[in-house]
Amino acid sequence: MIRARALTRTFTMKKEKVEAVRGLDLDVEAGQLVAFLGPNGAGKSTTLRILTTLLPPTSGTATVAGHDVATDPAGVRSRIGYVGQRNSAGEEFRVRDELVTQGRCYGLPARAAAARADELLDLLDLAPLAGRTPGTLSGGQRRRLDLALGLVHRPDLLFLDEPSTGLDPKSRAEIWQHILRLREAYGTTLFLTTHYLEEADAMAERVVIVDHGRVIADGTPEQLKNDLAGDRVTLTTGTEEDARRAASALEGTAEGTAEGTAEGTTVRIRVPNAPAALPGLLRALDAKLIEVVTAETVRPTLDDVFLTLTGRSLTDDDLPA
Ligand SMILES: Nc1ncnc2c1ncn2[C@@H]1O[C@H](COP(=O)(O)OP(=O)(O)OP(=O)(O)O)[C@@H](O)[C@H]1O
Repeated sequence: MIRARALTRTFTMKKEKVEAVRGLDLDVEAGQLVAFLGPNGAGKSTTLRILTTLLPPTSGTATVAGHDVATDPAGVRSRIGYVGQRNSAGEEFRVRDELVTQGRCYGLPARAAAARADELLDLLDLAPLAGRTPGTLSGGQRRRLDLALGLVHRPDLLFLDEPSTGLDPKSRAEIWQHILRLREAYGTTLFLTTHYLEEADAMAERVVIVDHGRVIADGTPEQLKNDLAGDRVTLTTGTEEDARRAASALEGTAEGTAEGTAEGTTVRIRVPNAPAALPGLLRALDAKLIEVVTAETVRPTLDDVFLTLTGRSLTDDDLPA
């Protein structure tokens, strides 16, 4: 559904070159739900803008829904939907009329446009709001209207730029329910950016992480966490001396790794499978007469994955408002 090769986009600002996207390769199969993650300035929006034909690449190629973004942008646009960060609805028309007008813009006959509007109002739980104007809707309701507007022409692929940003937790959960529901109803391929790592972890079946304009990790959230971050065991000991001894005793052992660190009376160790490793770790420390007071196993997050790959935290960046 998406195939990009060596995609590059350079901006020149006051004679200074910014390489926003540098040789990005990407393949997305039909029906996938892909979260595109990365810190501020990593090149996510630029990539999205190239794939949705809003911006030409400096070099490289991309085919989206079978059409080349450079030579057949109209073909791409006929097969995709794009829900950006800004509201797409105007203020004058009522919700249902907005949807019907959008359908007419895509060339649907009047009756088909009305039927499609009603179908989307039902799917996105907007039917009770059909007679309201967009300005009177809440943030979450408005975001659902944006989704509906992006779906009017039955796109095979929907691009969503930060679909849940700026919403309260309840509306964020609701918008995700609707995203999953529309996927179930239409089998739409979904490619979205988000700053909420827990959402990507829980909802996306595939996560693509970009940094400095390149893909640095690509896989299911579980694969990335298992392969690139590993579990963590956190132990506390009775004394700081014991913590230091524990960290060095576990370093390089079968259960622990060289990353064992002691801070105060806390010892942190990375291991591939923490619940299975814990009994062995405790036995090893017991044999050295090191008293462990508490023991906790922690599954890694996608932020741990990014930290392992880059030494930086994705959450160091300010979340957008
Ligand atoms: N029109 C432009 N002119 C000049 N530089 C640009 C332009 N658009 C983007 N950039 C630069 O390209 C780089 C990548 O920007 P981009 O918006 O793609 O990142 P992003 O990953 O979407 O970031 P964010 O998470 O903050 O939205 C940044 O350094 C940005 O300043």
